[in-house]
Amino acid sequence: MVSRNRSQVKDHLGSKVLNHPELRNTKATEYMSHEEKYRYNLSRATAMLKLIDEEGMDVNEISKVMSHTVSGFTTPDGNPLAVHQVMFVPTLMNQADDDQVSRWLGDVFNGTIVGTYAQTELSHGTFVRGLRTTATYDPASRTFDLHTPDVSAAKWWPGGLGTTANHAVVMAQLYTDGQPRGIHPFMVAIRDRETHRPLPGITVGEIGPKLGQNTLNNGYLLFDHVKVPRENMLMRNARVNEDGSYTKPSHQKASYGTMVFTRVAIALDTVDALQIAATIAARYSIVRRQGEPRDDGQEPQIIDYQTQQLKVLPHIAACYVLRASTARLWEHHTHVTSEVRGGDTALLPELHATACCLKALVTQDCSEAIEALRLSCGGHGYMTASRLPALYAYATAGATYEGENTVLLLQTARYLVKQAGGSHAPPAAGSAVTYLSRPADDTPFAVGSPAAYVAAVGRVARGRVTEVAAALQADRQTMPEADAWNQSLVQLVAAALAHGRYFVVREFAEVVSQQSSSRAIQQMLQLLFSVYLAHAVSRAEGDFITYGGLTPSDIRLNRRHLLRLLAELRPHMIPLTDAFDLPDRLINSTLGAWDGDVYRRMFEQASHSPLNTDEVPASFHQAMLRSKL
Ligand SMILES: CCCCCCCCCCCCCCC/C=C/C(=O)SCCNC(=O)CCNC(=O)[C@H](O)C(C)(C)COP(=O)(O)OP(=O)(O)OC[C@H]1O[C@@H](n2cnc3c(N)ncnc32)[C@H](O)[C@@H]1OP(=O)(O)O
Ligand SMILES: Cc1cc2nc3c(=O)[nH]c(=O)nc-3n(C[C@H](O)[C@H](O)[C@H](O)COP(=O)(O)OP(=O)(O)OC[C@H]3O[C@@H](n4cnc5c(N)ncnc54)[C@H](O)[C@@H]3O)c2cc1C
Repeated sequence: MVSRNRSQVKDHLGSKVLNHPELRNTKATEYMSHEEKYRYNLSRATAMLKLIDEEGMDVNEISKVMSHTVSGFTTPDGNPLAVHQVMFVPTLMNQADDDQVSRWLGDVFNGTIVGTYAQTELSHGTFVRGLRTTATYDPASRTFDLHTPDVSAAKWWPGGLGTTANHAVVMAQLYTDGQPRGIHPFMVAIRDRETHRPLPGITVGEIGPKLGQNTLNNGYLLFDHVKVPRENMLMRNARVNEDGSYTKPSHQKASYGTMVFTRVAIALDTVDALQIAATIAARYSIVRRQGEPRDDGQEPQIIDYQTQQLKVLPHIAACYVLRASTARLWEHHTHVTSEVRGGDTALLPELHATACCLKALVTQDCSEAIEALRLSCGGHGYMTASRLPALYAYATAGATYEGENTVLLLQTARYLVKQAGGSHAPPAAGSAVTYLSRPADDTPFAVGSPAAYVAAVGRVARGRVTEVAAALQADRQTMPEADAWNQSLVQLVAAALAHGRYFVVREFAEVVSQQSSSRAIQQMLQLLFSVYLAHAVSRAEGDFITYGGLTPSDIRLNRRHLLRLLAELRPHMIPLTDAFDLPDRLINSTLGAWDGDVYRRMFEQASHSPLNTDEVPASFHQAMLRSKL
């Protein structure tokens, strides 16, 4: 099938999903039991999987229909097949060799094999090298013995593992010839394909309720000396031969490839959640009137309060800016992956550093923004039916899974300090870190000039990175490496975030400069960019004085400038959120529907409460009698 890019597929596939016979009729799930919710979300997830198969979708198309915009409609409580689709299948495609791909992929695509990605254990998530599930090769039987040494090494968290998957890619410590060889992926059958009962030696189940996404179906898994054929180690990178001899991968972290992909997907996808939240808050802020009536006799729309503008509008600008950089990262990942498959891993270190940094920056910004947008809707934002709590629960999970954000930022910082110290291979042309080896951009700061802001953001990144690199270097002379590193952790994280911010604003500067189809669009993009930049400065004023070359007077001017820009943006707020092109059924919020009929919708949703079915619910009398009141 011809590959179509993300924006081109939106309408075509969006309407296919919305009008699909098994998906178009939705039910409210708030009052369902855990089991009923799972059944509802699983049957819809299965229909989606069939649709993906029938349409022969490519990865860009799948990314669209699996995006939070669409999956909030298909699987509102979490997709029990998300990890199958987003991690299990890509792991097979990229880490299985050609024979293995042809052996398994037919069954994966016809739905006979449903998988998960089982890496995290009860006692180890972050420190992957510390995982304790073992896979010990026995040349006599040509099998691996998969074993969980004790309960703390139980796999814990994998999505879909609870009750859905019958296979798992298990990340385990490989032993051959009595030698530890590090973490490698193994394809393991965990449930019978016919009966779905756990196979011998396997203990598996669901881990229990969470802050959100309760039908992701996260599970636990233990192995009691389970025998797995040699051919089930994924062998595109490292190999174990029949006699037990071991061939190393071309890159030491080749087996971490799925994590890089998923970080890129999460960064892209969390912006979808922010777009939905921003649309809800924008629409509600127009409809909601409260306060002393003005000259026209009407109470003011809450968006006309300056404080409300600050709560809502910068996040609309962020949707545009973060969408551009995450989309670029997605394209870059596709390019680097094809290079890596061809044996060239030169671009991998920087891709890893950028994916870590953007996943962390975007999930942090988006979860903070969604919480601010929820608060901007006052009491009604606290209601489940506003959809804002679920959007927050989704975005904040992204700050933890696929690499806890602090830990990922430290990976980026490690790359940056090496670049700043010249101890890494020099960056390739077009690299995002060349600024570290060049003199600082001394464009003077001027309020109102986006180029001057971008230069200042660059000086902050450069200043943060070079300062912490120097501190680390000095500490290394006087203390062990681990202590020196620990001594600088907070500054390293700040440096990585500053680098991420610079990456994001440079990407958007390019988008603005390349936009040539319409003068009006370019002006609007410039306004959005100015809001984003002024807001970025206002959130980190200390950094901009310390490293960015701004004076206290610049800071004061920027504060006023930001508020003026917000007033300028305010009339465009609704068109800018309408442009996200989100139909009401995808937004699914009492507060965020297109017609603004908020109060009627709130009453309508209250009518679904089971406690309103009878005037006096039977449970009231039962509880009162039991407590003898
Ligand atoms: C088709 C689908 C489309 C989808 C569309 C959108 C839908 C999106 C929906 C999203 C739903 C997603 C559901 C998600 C479910 C969640 C799943 C999970 O959470 S799976 C588990 C994830 N776990 C982690 O991420 C663990 C985090 N920890 C690590 O990754 C590692 O432990 C570490 C990187 C922190 C450290 O690794 P370690 O081996 O200890 O390495 P060092 O720190 O010593 O570094 C050595 C060297 O290696 C380099 N390195 C590290 N990682 C990589 C990598 N991945 N790639 C390349 N290089 C790497 C590191 O930089 C060092 O380099 P050096 O040159 O030596 O400095
Ligand atoms: C909803 C959800 C779905 C998930 N799905 C899957 C899945 O499908 N498959 C799977 O394998 N896993 C999955 N996970 C697990 C997830 O990947 C881990 O929880 C995540 O990687 C964080 O690891 P951790 O829990 O060990 O956190 P910890 O590392 O224990 O983090 C706790 C604190 O310690 C700090 N910390 C830890 N190490 C360092 C360090 N070196 N330097 C500084 N600070 C440090 C962290 O910053 C954090 O503040 C899922 C998790 C969630 C929440």
